[in-house]
Amino acid sequence: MEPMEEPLRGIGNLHLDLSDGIVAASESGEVPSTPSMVYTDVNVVPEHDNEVSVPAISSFQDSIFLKAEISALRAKQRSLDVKRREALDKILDIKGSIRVFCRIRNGLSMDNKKIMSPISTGLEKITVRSVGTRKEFNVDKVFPQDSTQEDVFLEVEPILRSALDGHNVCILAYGQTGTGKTYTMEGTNDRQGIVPRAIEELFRQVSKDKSTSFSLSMSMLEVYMGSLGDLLSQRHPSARTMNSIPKCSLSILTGSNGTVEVEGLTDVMVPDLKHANRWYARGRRARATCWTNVNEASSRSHCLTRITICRSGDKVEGDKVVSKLWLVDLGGSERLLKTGATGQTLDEGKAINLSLSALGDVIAALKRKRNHIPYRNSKLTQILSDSLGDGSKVLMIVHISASEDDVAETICSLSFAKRVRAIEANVSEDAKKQKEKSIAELEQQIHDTEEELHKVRSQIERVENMVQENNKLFLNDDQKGSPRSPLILDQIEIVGSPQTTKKVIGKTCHTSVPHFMASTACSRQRQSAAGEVNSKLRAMRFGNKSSANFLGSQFLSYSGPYLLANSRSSKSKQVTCEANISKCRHSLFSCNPDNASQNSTDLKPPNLPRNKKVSTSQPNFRVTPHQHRRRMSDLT
Ligand SMILES: Nc1ncnc2c1ncn2[C@@H]1O[C@H](COP(=O)(O)OP(=O)(O)OP(=O)(O)O)[C@@H](O)[C@H]1O
Repeated sequence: MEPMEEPLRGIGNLHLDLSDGIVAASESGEVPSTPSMVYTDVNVVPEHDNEVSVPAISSFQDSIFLKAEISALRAKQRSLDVKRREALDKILDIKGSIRVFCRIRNGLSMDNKKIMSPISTGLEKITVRSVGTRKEFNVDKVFPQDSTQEDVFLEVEPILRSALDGHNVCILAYGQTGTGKTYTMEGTNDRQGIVPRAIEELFRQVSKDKSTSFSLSMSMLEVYMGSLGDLLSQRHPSARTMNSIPKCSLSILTGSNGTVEVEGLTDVMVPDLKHANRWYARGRRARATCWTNVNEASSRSHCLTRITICRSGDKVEGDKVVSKLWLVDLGGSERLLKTGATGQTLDEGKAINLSLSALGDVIAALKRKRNHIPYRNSKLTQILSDSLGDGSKVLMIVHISASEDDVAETICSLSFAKRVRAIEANVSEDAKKQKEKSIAELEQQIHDTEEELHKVRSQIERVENMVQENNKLFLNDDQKGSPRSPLILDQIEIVGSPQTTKKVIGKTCHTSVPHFMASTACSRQRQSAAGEVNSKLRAMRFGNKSSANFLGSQFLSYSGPYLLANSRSSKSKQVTCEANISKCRHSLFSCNPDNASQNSTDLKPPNLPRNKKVSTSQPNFRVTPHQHRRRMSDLT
């Protein structure tokens, strides 16, 4: 017998079993309360219910399309990023992986008198006149006396991007005591140096790139008289006197693949710029300084700031990449006689000079591609060994004084620079021009790619906002505050290209229902009967948009894209579907304010056993979904 042809005597307490996506009703023999729940046949979805949910479906579809759009934009972003990285790598390769800049301290002597300078500069050339001789030195870039901190940082910036791209990077400030190494690296409060600017820039870049997740950590250490001190350790004496030199408690470990780690070195996670700045300020305070005749706040040690960048690519890129950015303020090279150093200060000066000489040997050996690189000659070179060699980018900023008094030290420092960049020194003019041309082209390519990247990022942001808006709309379309809409939307994951997704969407949202739900001749007859019943009951409905209708009938097709996109086996489909339905079953009662207000006498809280049979005066309503399906097949 057809269930819907019998006059409906009434549906009382509504009990649902959604375990198979079928909404049924029960009765207590009293007032009909939820007529929209009476569909015993999943094929019977009266027209008005479809109409009711059209805005919801549209919002839903929009969301899927928008997510597909985001997916495509992210793919584009990744390919642009790869293009940018490749161009940057090429530039750095052409320029050389070890580069030397020279910064000249402004023309003030220690007693602040203007002096005649023995130095004249070109863009990449420095000429030093001394006792009737004239010496020329080539570097990659000269920063004359009037250069600002910004000028210096602009040239340093590209190498930071290399660190974010996964290369180990080392930026070292070298030079005679008092020539401005600490000024260049740390700067002052109003003229920040490379380190604080680099930290800021890293966080800026990281926040721009939403398709990749970065985590940054920071360490600071000093190499003092051949010993290592942890500047971020709680135990480090921040106000140290000459007699309280910290004992070396750190040792250097080298892994089989050449990676270096300092055992026991404090490494703090820095989730944001504020944390990073706080830790950096703390490390700075701890750095050893004492008085010398030359510089009132002379650094008696090498200060190394390490930012470890952990880049985990998105689903496409896969593995994590860890890179290190070393920002090193080297101790001042000095002629010990001139500084008048004695005792402890003399020893400190000797230690600094020895390690600087070891650093020069290492870089020179790397430049000449020697088989043996003498990393082990000093603690400084041991620590930096995995960030100076193959695949790393090294930038040394040699600081010199413009003062006549310092000319001997200036020549020493520039000779060091010459040794470090020796191989690059004898390049023909033609080759130089060709290099410059290639660099200019690549820089233009990077510029264009970055502009495009910027556009893509803002497009992604816009579409993401639209998705959010759409989610809200979707919620409002159905029932404000219902938790199930976001539940359903969140399950949609665009796995393939937009084309693939459209296919999936087409299959599930527009045209098809699951095969077992396809209508038959009998079910179409029953549908018209159900339509009649429903129109009779419409008056008694407790809202225009029945969540039960939506959930019981349309939910299955809504879960379709998710199932199709993510589940390969029918078993997993079933599990997902059941899980969703059980959530919906809960939301159906607990979150439908209309239900609660209009049917408070009839509707009971949904403490239902999962397969509880529904009961109505209609024998046909007393079926579990399982029985119901069997009956359907009997009829067709
Ligand atoms: N380009 C510059 N413009 C203005 N002031 C500078 C500049 N370079 C250095 N100074 C100032 O000169 C003084 C010495 O500089 P700084 O301490 O940076 O030298 P240093 O090379 O680090 O010396 P040391 O090796 O002894 O630590 C500081 O007061 C610093 O502010």
